[in-house]
Amino acid sequence: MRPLAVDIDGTLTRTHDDVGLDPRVFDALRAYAERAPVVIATGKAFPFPTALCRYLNLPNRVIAENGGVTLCESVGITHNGDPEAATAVADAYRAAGYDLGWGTPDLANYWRETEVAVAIDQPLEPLESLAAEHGLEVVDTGYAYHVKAPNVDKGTGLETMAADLGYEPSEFLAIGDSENDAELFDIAGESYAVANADDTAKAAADTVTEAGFADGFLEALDHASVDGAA
Ligand SMILES: O=C(O)COP(=O)(O)O
Ligand SMILES: [Mg+2]
Repeated sequence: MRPLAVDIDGTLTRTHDDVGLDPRVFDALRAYAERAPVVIATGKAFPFPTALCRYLNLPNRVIAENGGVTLCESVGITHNGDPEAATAVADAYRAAGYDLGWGTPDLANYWRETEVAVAIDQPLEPLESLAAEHGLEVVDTGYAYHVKAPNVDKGTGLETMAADLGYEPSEFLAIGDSENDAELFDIAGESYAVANADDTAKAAADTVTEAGFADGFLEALDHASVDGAA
């Protein structure tokens, strides 16, 4: 049975507009974790996946902020990326008359430590130019634009997590939906994009499921338990 690295938004959730978790994923993740390690790998800030682990009663094995923050047993918390540059981009974006787009309070960024998230209804082009000026890139997850360091991603996060858990990244099963999952798919041994995934994620994945969202996640688990390592 392969250890699992799983995305949250678009993968464990119900629909694009209903970002609540599908209740079936709770039992599925708990059952999986009894047989192999489960890593939550997300673009969300650190408290979101950590709380998910807490309420699933799973060990804290977390890749947050697209690899910007990881939490595992022996290494503890790591921070990767260029938070100063990300803050400078956010300041310059605001100074140019734009807004991060989350309203008040901005809970998308309140706990964010290494990158900045901008709502996807905000203008992308000025954000991309400012990010490039500061040596950063913008990743579109379908839920937010993430301004992040180009050399930090869920794949580098998985390297940290795998080493901690005593696995190779290539032993992992990865399931996700967006371009922020592409590097994770590249480094994992077996990867599934759910049917609602964007083109980048679909191209990077070994397999695209028939079903979307949580149905696709459950389909991937079924498929992997047949085809994956015993
Ligand atoms: O919320 C986002 O932008 C992305 O989150 P995800 O990586 O869990 O899909
Ligand atoms: Mg996602």
